[in-house]
Formats: sequence, C-alpha cells, structure tokens
Amino acid sequence: MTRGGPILTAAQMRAAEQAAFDAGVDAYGLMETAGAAAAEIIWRGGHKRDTLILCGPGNNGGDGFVIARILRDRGVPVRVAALGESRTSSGLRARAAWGGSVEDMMTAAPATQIVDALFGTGLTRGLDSAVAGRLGAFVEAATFSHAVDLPSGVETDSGALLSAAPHFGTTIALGAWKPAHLLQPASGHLGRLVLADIGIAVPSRVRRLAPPILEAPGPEAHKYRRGLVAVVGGAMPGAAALAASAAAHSGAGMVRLHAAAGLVVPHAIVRQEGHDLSDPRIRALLIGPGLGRDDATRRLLNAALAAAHPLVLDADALVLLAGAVDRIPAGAILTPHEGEFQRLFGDLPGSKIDRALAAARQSGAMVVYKGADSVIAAPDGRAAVAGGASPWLSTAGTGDVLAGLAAGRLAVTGDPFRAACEAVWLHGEAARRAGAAFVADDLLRALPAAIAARL
Ligand SMILES: NC(=O)C1=CN([C@@H]2O[C@H](COP(=O)(O)OP(=O)(O)OC[C@H]3O[C@@H](n4cnc5c(N)ncnc54)[C@H](OP(=O)(O)O)[C@@H]3O)[C@@H](O)[C@H]2O)[C@@H](O)CC1
Ligand SMILES: Nc1ncnc2c1ncn2[C@@H]1O[C@H](COP(=O)(O)OP(=O)(O)O)[C@@H](O)[C@H]1O
Ligand SMILES: [K+]
Repeated sequence: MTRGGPILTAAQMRAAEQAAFDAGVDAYGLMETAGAAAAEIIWRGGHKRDTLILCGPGNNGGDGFVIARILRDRGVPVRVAALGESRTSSGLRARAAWGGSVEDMMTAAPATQIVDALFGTGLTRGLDSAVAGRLGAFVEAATFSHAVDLPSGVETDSGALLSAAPHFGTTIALGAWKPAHLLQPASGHLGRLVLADIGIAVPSRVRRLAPPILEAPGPEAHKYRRGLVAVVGGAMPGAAALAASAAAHSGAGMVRLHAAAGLVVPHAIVRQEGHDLSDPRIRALLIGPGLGRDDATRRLLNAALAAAHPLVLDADALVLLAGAVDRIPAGAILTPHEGEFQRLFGDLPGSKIDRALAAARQSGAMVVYKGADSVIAAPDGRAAVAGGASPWLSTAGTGDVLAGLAAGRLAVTGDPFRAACEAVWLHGEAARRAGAAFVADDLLRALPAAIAARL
C-alpha cells in the first residue's frame, strides 16, 4: 500500500488541476490519464467480469466513461448507466468517445462488478435518498465494487457522510489523497485504498503518515546519550508504569518512573520515590497517565511544567490544563482523545485536520488528536494523518502506551513533531502485529519487531 504523500482538499486539488492546465496540460488529456489509471486498477481486480459503470454529471462521471471505453476495448462486458446528462466539456467528450448506449441508473440491472463514478470532489450535498439507495443496492449485489476517487456521498474535506454511502471493495484516489481518504467516517467505507498517479505533483504540509526511518544506536551510544525519559506517576501508578514500559521499548536509553514503593515495574525501569525532576539529563518528561485530578496532582503538574524539560502531556494532565492552554510550554506533545481535545480546545470548526492544526497553533504544541483516525499537527502548519489503525486499539491502556512511546521517541530524536509521528506509526504497527483481542501490555511485546522493521 502506498504510504505518505500529500493530502489535498477539493479546492487544493482544483487549484493543482488549474496549475497543470495553465502549464499546458490538456484538460481532456488529464481525464484520459485518470480514467486509464483507474481502469488498470479495476482490470487487475475484476478482469473480464460483467461490469456496470455508474456515471454522474461532472468530471467524476467523465472518468467513468473513459474507464468504460478502456475496459470495453479489453473485452470486458461493460454497461454504462448515468445519472442525468454530462455537464462538463471533458465529461461530454468522454461520453462521446464511449459511444455506446447509456442506461438510466434507476432502472439498470445489477452486475458482478460495479464502478461508482457518480460524484467525486465536486459533491456539494447528499445524494437523493433514491439514488443513494440504488447505489447501495448495486454495491450490495456486486462481488467487486470500486469507487472512483471517492465513494459518492462522502464529503471530500471532512470525511463526513452527506448521504448513506456503501462499503466499497476498492477506492481509487485520483492524483492525491483527500482528507476523506483518511478521516472517519468516510475512511471506513473505502475498502482497499489505492492511489492512481495522474502526473500531478503538488506539495502539501498535510500528509498521510509515512512509515518512519529509524536509526539503531551507534557504537558511541550509552544509556544517557540514547535518552533518559522520566515518567511522573500519580493516583493510578499502573498507567504510568505501562507508559514507562512503552518508553523503555521505544529506543530510549533509560526510563525513570517517579512512583511510590510497592508498584511492580519491569526490572529495566528505575523507580524513584518523590518527584525531584531536576536531573538535567532528562530528555523527555511524561506526565498524565493515571495522574489523578486532585490538588496534590495539580502540584505535580506545576512541578513538571516548571522543570522545563521537553514534555509529553497526556490524559489527566490535559484535563487539568483545560481553560489554561496558555500554560502549555511551546513544543510540548499533547495526546488528547476526543473528550480531552474538546475540554482543552472546545468546539473548533472544520475537519479533524483543521481542528488539530488550529489547536496546535493555539497551544504552540504538537497535537496528537487520537482516534480511529489520528491527526498529528504542529504549530507551523505541518500535519500527518494516520488512517486505518486497528480498531482493537480501543481497549484500556493503549493511550498510555502511545504517550510512553511519544516520550521515548522524543528523548531519542529531540524533535517533537517527528517523535509524535514515529510514536503513532509504531503504535499502529505494534497493534497490527498484535493481531486481535490484544490488551495494552501485548503492544509492548510487539514494539521491538515494529521498530526493527523500520531500521
Ligand atoms: N481535479 C483533478 O485534478 C482531476 C479531477 N478528476 C475528476 O473530477 C472529479 C471532480 O469533478 P467535478 O468537479 O466535475 O465534480 P463531480 O464530483 O464530478 O460532481 C460535480 C457535479 O455533480 C453535481 N452535484 C454535486 N452534488 C450533487 C448531488 N448530491 N446530487 C446531484 N448532483 C450533484 C454538481 O452540480 P451542482 O452542485 O452545481 O448542482 C456538478 O454538476 C474528481 O473527483 C475526479 O474524479 C479527473 O478527471 C482528472 C483530474
Ligand atoms: N476504533 C479505533 N480504531 C483505531 N484506533 C483506535 C480506536 N479507538 C482508539 N484508538 C487508539 O487507541 C488509543 C486509545 O487511547 P485512549 O483513548 O487515551 O485510551 P486509554 O486512556 O485507555 O489509554 C489511541 O492511540 C487511539 O488513537
Ligand atoms: K465516485
């Protein structure tokens, strides 16, 4: 699967398209390129199965006509059903080049293979319920289903469902990822996600999270040089111990857990009573997992903020900072789930990417906005979006593991955005390797192999 790569909104995609036209690219030629790339992917999937291509009135429908013509020329039994007339000049040309009959989508018979080229980035409102229902029935009846660019019914920029959208077998993103390819709920409807190169290269500061390139310690390494992580425990020290274990498995050289005696921690983790955080060798300080929210805890948080070490703030530390975002040190890593994000930043407008970026700008921190789609945003406008993480991660303690990983990678790299990205990727990869019905502790065991895979 292609990983990384720019994520463009509908407007950015249109601007990129326009820039290509201004540079001399032929508009209809671009549609032919897109259609041919999509046809190739569909051909590989369904081969000569009987195929119904649903074409909408815009350029997404135009792509559909190109796909239909190319598959027909390869001997595939293709039928085309449209939703109204084509309204763009390229769409009209593609329809004329198809030259075959065009059925009415509402009365066409189903097929073994269905291609949804009804709407892409131009969708402005939900499909009529009869049309959405018909599309759903076609996909349901088919063995192979492909969405061209996006499933019709999803909003490109937010990933919202503007109308009921079926679950496709494959979605072929044209030219670049769009937010809906990574963001929930849309990304849950895509099936296998494939990017078709159409020769448009546009840089963006918002990108799909790429697998990191990690470095093994060199011969000159020793434990402090590799990075000392301090984890502050609180009311529920088990959570902090889990985070400390994750930090210890993240490539950091040493982990110190500030927690009271009696807690069972792995032998490699140094437990220290009291909360003296003055050690100048600390390269990352994590506070939040299992911290608690009482006055004593507030004092701990104040001490952690005052210690002026590179910081990861998670869980209760975020809750304690609600209404006091200005106290968050610049460059810290914050790891809020939806509830913690809301408490910290309120109801921000826009997509999850927009909200994460606004929160990062507001706080001056790296915001890891967690969930089935996780967005990592930096105050300077960079963002990385991770879709497709294992839903088995929705179990207690996995957030503690992520926070520990972020602290560990921060101690190793000294770069908070990079550390946050590496942590999210390694967390997702450990979950993938852990399989099904795992618990947070199982992620720890999967981490060394996840790291080894990226050296
Ligand atoms: N950009 C690129 O680089 C490239 C883009 N390419 C392709 O172009 C696609 C974007 O094409 P597009 O802009 O023509 O929009 P598209 O999604 O076909 O639909 C717009 C039409 O639908 C209509 N409409 C909207 N909602 C509706 C509704 N609910 N129910 C009914 N009608 C509705 C809307 O009309 P209106 O809103 O004005 O009523 C308008 O007529 C893109 O996804 C990709 O496939 C490639 O060919 C090459 C490279
Ligand atoms: N449905 C899901 N699919 C993929 N990842 C998920 C899902 N639900 C939660 N996660 C991930 O699991 C972790 C849960 O963190 P959090 O909610 O803080 O849990 P806890 O506080 O119990 O440790 C986050 O990294 C989040 O991104
Ligand atoms: K589509």
